[in-house]
Amino acid sequence: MKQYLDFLKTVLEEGVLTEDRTGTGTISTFGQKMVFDLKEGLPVVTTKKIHLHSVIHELLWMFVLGSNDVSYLQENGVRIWNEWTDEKNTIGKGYGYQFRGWEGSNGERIDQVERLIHDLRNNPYSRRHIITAWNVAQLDDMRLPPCHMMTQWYVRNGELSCQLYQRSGDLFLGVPFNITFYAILTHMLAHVTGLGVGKLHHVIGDAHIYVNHLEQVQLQLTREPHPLPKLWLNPEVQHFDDFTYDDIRVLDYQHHPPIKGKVSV
Ligand SMILES: Nc1nc(=O)c2c([nH]1)NC[C@@H]1CN(c3ccc(C(=O)N[C@@H](CCC(=O)O)C(=O)O)cc3)CN21
Ligand SMILES: O=c1ccn([C@H]2C[C@H](O)[C@@H](COP(=O)(O)O)O2)c(=O)[nH]1
Repeated sequence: MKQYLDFLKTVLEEGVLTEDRTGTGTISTFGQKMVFDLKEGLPVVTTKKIHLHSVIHELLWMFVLGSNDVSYLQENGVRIWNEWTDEKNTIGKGYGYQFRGWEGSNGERIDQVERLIHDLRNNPYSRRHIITAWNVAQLDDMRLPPCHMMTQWYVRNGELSCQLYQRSGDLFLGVPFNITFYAILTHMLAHVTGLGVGKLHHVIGDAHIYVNHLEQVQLQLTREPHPLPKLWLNPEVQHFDDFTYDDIRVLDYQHHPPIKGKVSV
């Protein structure tokens, strides 16, 4: 994951120290991009241990179940959304709610994923393959406005590529999750549409390292990255909505020891 380590180095070298909403303080750059060729392996950070169990459950929760109810994550031992729940234990009308049930003007619910799969199959070269969680009219109904807020999908030579726009990226905690999440999602969509995988393009608007993560980031930069793991998807799964945790496995994940860091709320 040289791309990720180079990204960290650029933020350390060029980043500007700024106050931020959480009160912690960050150094940040704007508009940097990483590109991962998904044929070279599954992009997972190897210079610390990534909790893949959490990544896969978060992905199933947002994109397959289309849920905003944090109980699903908690029942599966995933704690990463605990600080952003409302009185109903949901994240409000964020992410899954928009991806799978955007409210239409006549009260109907629009399933963006179903539409995307239909369009990838029937009109693969369309320039309108977009999924977005940035529902301007409902931002106030979300506990946190979506960070990974838009993707565009592109088919060429029988391969599916994804470009992700992330408006805000916590480089030490959130971004490693986001990279692997969208890489696996690209594989899942390619799987059910009979395509191979191309590249993941990851653009980050405000890309920041919280000042209380600087030591952790420096430690990672002293570590030599390991080869990338591979992804196995159950070949029997034919429909996107049938994917379950057991159908998604990351094989041969070699990593350095975990590194802890506090999340800024
Ligand atoms: N400041 C901040 N950074 C984020 O990355 C972030 C937010 N806020 N708010 C909403 C979600 C929640 N996300 C999170 C929250 C916590 C971890 C975290 O603590 N990760 C640890 C433990 C992982 C685990 O136990 O599963 C890690 O070592 O990666 C990661 C992503 C990503 N998002
Ligand atoms: O998937 C995610 C979700 C959140 N983040 C980070 C980015 C920021 O550090 C915070 C959100 O704060 P804002 O003030 O709303 O930008 O969460 C992430 O990296 N990945």
